Amino acid sequence: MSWLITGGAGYIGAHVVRAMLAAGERVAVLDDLSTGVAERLPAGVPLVRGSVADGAVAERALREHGVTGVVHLAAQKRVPESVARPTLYYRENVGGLATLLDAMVAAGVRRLVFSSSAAVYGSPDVPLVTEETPCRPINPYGETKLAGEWLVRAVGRAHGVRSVCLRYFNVAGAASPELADRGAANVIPLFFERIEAGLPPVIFGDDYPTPDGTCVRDYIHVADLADAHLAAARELARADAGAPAGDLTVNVGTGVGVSVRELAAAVGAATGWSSPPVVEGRRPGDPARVVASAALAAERLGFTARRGLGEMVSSAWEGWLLRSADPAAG
Ligand SMILES: O=c1ccn([C@@H]2O[C@H](COP(=O)(O)OP(=O)(O)O[C@H]3O[C@H](CO)[C@@H](O)[C@H](O)[C@H]3O)[C@@H](O)[C@H]2O)c(=O)[nH]1
Repeated sequence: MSWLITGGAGYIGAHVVRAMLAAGERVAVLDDLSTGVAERLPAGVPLVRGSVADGAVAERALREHGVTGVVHLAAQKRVPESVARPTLYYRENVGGLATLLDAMVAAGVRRLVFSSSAAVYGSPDVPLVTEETPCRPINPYGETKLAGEWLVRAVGRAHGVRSVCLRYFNVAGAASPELADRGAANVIPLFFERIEAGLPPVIFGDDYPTPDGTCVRDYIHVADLADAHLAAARELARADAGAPAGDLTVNVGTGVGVSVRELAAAVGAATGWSSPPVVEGRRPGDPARVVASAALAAERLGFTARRGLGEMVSSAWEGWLLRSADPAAG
């Protein structure tokens, strides 16, 4: 098998590249380097600099590297930006995917791992989100990921492209400091930013119907998430060898809920910050609880996350310190 990783120079993509190489897969990367960083790629990994929205570039990359499967991560991923610029998100996340799928069909590539998101569920009012939980996205970002899943399945039916859609929950951490997320605006980097400025982390709301009143999420280490892509790629390879073909959509989380207060304590332990967080009002649009059922991923992909919250937070902190020491890199 030879895999093209779109967005392979990004935060998650670079971890997927490493996981696949470590497992002996051949990989090439297609990345326009708009947010990706070429230095994240290990030596020897071919990089095609271009966009998935450029069909000719995508098709050439598939043919030149003898690609037999695609892991598609290249996308826009900022929720607030998607609210402000919906056409950008639909064009890049849905239009770009359509162009890539056309290129795959033209080049005879019929295996796809698609990067989806728990954002497809919106505000699920259930203790554990299963893949049967209704999808009601509450922002354009989540809509484009759900539309992407539909498109992937429709092309699967029309052209025999087999797929696994991975719905990521809250991704955090780094396998090594230089692979840490540089542009994130998620809770962990926001906590680090405050601590670095000598200020306590801010908790958005402690009056939710949860055990300690703060929002509960399912944080998964990015290295575990990368292993889930490898498991999905292997599943597609198996399906091709005669096993039942799966158009499979699975949650990728840990199944463990962590409250913002618990997260703040873990950040305190990793950073040495000891004064208590401050509580402000709720942030609009935040669901009280979003925690994955990890059962289907275990059953169908043999995937279970192994790394804990402490490892996620301490590895993210090491990446943060590296960036702080070298602001030019950030
Ligand atoms: O300074 C902060 C920042 C965040 N939070 C809270 O921390 C939790 C997590 O927030 P955040 O890291 O922004 O993640 P989510 O809002 O859960 O969204 C993430 O997870 C979604 C999928 O599950 C993705 O779609 C989004 O892109 C991704 O940002 C939420 O309850 C926030 O209210 C705080 O209390 N203080």
